[in-house]
Amino acid sequence: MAKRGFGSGSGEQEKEGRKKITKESFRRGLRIFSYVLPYKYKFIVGLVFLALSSLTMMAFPYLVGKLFDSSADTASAPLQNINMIALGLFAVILLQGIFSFCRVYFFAQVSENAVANIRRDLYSKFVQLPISFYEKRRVGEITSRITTDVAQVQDAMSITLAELFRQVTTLLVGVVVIMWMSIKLSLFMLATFPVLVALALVFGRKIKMLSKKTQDELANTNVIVEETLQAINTVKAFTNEMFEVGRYRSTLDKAVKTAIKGAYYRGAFITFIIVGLFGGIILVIWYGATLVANGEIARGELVSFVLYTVFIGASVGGLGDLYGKVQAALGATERILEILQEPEEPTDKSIKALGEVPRVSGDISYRHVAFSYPTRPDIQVLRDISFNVRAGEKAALVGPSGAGKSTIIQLLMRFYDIQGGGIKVDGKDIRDISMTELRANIGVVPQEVLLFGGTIRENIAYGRPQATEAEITAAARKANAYDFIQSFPEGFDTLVGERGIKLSGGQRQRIAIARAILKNPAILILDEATSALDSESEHLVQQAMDELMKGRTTIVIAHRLATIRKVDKILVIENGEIVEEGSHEELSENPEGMYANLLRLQFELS
Ligand SMILES: Nc1ncnc2c1ncn2[C@@H]1O[C@H](COP(=O)(O)OP(=O)(O)OP(=O)(O)O)[C@@H](O)[C@H]1O
Repeated sequence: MAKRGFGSGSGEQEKEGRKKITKESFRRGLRIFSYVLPYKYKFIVGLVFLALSSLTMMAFPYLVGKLFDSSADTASAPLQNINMIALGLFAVILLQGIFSFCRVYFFAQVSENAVANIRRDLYSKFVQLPISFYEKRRVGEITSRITTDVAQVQDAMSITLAELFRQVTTLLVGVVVIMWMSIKLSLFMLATFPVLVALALVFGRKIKMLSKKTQDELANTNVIVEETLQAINTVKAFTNEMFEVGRYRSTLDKAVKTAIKGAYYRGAFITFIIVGLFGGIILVIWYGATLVANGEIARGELVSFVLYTVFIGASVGGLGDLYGKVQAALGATERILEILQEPEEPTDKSIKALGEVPRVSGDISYRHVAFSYPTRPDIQVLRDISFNVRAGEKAALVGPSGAGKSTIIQLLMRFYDIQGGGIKVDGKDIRDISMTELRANIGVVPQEVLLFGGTIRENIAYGRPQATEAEITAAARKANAYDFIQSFPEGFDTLVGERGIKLSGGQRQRIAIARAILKNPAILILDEATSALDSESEHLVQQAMDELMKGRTTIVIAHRLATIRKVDKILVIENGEIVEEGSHEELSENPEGMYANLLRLQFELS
């Protein structure tokens, strides 16, 4: 059902994307031009060419008028004049061509570089924003900042700006020139023609809106087709075939009505253009002709005048369109700047090799930790969590789904800040340790391993990008991954496919283990996969995990209790609290306890 809004919503979205042009929004929009500053000389050269190309174009009507006049002028060596003027016209066009090329070339250099810098800054911002930022927004919305919004800014910097400049120059220079030719005719023209063009513009908008509405309504009819065909069993089971046909017909009827209304306006628009605009030109020519007849202006001047009128009309029309584009660009700019101003996580910006980060010994202690997620502040996810894991010890978190196990781990990595209590590593509050140092000391093997789209080698080396080939191979061996990697024809160069889909679940996990081995962290987090692997793969993964855990403080989020019998300490979590704590033996001896209960449940299930 959610899909139904799809078609009709897009119009709204488009409106939202636009920003009313106020002094304030314009001033803020200009801030994006700080990205142009490093290329300001090229930008200025581009502007000069833009001015030159706009101005040379304005000579065109004038010369055409002169050409026309010289054809009638039989007295003074007419042919020579005609030829000269025609040559002049060619020169104007040639210059216009050259200037336009230079303008496009220089503006492209500026806009491409500036836009790449905006994209780079946005991306760098994205990866440094805290996780909580991503929880408030959808990924699609965020990526559209770096694609659609930036593209709009690029358009504004190159095309829109140039167009705006050209239209305004045409309008101003055009009006001055025609005024100079004949004030009378100019006033007559300005009182009629631009008004007609402006009317055409308003008319055009209305038609655009109607055609958008028709599209949206057609999209609505498609939603019905899609929905019912996907759930055809349900339609048939309820014998609702005719009901759906009726529903489809009524939405189709609506779409047809809107389309016909649109066609009606389109027809009227064409008539208006033919009668109104051309009528306007006829009026100007008529009035101009009477002035020629009275000897107030020359014939050639009338020709120039009519051409200038067409130029001015086109620029008035163009400006209307540009207004919309500037609005859209201001909206996009504002959204980009908003992201660029978001506060980042306080990580260390200098790229350091892992070896340079001080190593912790791995004592972990939670004291009365209380927490709720920033997106749901009213729900207390952790209430009063206190426990210790000494350096080198292994602890397991168990408990029902949603109890808060993953949350406890996320807090250790400072993905979120806690609201009460404190977490210490080596006796030091984690808020006082640099975030980069803290995270560099923690290795994670997640539940669902998502690999990047490159080769197996690149994916393992992600644990420590500076690792040598020999270190990568050794890590793969320790993670029980070497044999299966070698069994592929391309070995370590095998591409894993998008998100690692070309590998099995167990293989992906072993790659993740190799990655963690390479990182060689003091603290290890193992988030056990919920779905069991086949026993062969399970055995290989478990062996690799055991190897990885050696000598590291480890916290396992356990879903299958069989794998954690050997850990030093089991913490049973329920509703954000630790309800039991002890070794497997201790906890299983208490038949009333939650752990024993979970054990029985799993035993019955398996
Ligand atoms: N990012 C989040 N924003 C808001 N609430 C969340 C977020 N992540 C988890 N929660 C909520 O916090 C509670 C604890 O979730 P958590 O993922 O820590 O549970 P868990 O014990 O790890 O569960 P599972 O075993 O199913 O992975 C749940 O009620 C969950 O809905």
